[in-house]
Amino acid sequence: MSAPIDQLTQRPMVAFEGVTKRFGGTKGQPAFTALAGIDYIVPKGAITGIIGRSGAGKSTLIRLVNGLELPSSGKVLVDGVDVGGLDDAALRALRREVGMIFQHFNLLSSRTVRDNIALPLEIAGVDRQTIDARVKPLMDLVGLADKARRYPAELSGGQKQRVGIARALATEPQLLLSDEATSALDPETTQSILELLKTINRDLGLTVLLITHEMEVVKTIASQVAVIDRGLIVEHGRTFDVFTAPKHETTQAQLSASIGAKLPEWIRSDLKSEPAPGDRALVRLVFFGETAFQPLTARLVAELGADVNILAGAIDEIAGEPFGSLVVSYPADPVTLERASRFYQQTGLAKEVLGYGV
Ligand SMILES: Nc1ncnc2c1ncn2[C@@H]1O[C@H](COP(=O)(O)OP(=O)(O)OP(=O)(O)O)[C@@H](O)[C@H]1O
Repeated sequence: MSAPIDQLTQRPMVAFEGVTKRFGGTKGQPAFTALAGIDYIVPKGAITGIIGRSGAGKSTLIRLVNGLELPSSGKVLVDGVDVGGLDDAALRALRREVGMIFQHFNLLSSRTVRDNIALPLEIAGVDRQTIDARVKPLMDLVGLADKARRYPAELSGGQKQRVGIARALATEPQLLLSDEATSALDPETTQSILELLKTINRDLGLTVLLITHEMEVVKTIASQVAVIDRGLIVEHGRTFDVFTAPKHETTQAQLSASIGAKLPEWIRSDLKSEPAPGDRALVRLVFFGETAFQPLTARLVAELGADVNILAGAIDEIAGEPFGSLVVSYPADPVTLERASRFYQQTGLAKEVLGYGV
């Protein structure tokens, strides 16, 4: 899939150009294709989320950005620089421009908070005075000014991740990579870390690229999203657009459980992908922008001339934009389905067929 026009007109922070990554293939073992041809642009200044199931290739993709992995073919450009073409010194310089935070924080247990944050600067050979001047505001930024002399074992998970974030920012990078950074945290702590990432993105103008299997994370902070499935990007765009009208079945499967109106499990588990005689269609309708202000549900009922049941509804928010979501059911006979399809076309109402059942 090639990048859409709107992405190409934005300044790219990272550009994946025909990137494949194969593992193995030695000693008679077949090679495993983890990335099967990625063309994707991560825009500068935005928070971009990459979502996908376990094993889809998320970690491999993000590790290509700071040269922890190299592509088997294709190119990864960071701010226009081809990562694959760098020598060791240039790679070290790139890694100062690209900070990274991890699910399990990766702090050094023998170093204090202050010294963990200072580490990348020590490695870069920065003098002690400059280090002190850099570390102090970072501890303030992440809310750990009073924990400078504490050790990681004395911190909560959220505080450890705050140290991880400050350490990643120490070299004043342009890009922050986040590898499941909130996956080990409880929901409340997750929210506070996401708030911090939002602040950093807004106030420092830092581009953030995060990978996660948590839809909530992307929904809360990412303005752009790409969905990866079996090594390919199968859908991408503005998070609001992708999440309110997911087109690919992987996106739909991942989202329907977590976004907008949720269906009770007993309904969900009985849904079929094709209607049988007497079945009803279960459809999620999404209201936003113009459609939010029109009495479309009443018109749908009138248009179908059939009984329409409302099964679930919710008001939700994606990357700060509100939308409403309603799950309805109606008979899945050909005449009603045809009328419904015409109605959706005429009104532009976003819908997702969840399945069929009784
Ligand atoms: N060094 C490696 N050698 C062989 N296979 C690998 C290697 N790294 C990753 N893979 C394989 O590539 C595929 C993609 O892995 P990757 O870690 O990128 O997925 P992921 O989407 O991040 O999954 P998860 O969410 O479970 O971390 C997996 O099938 C994995 O087993």
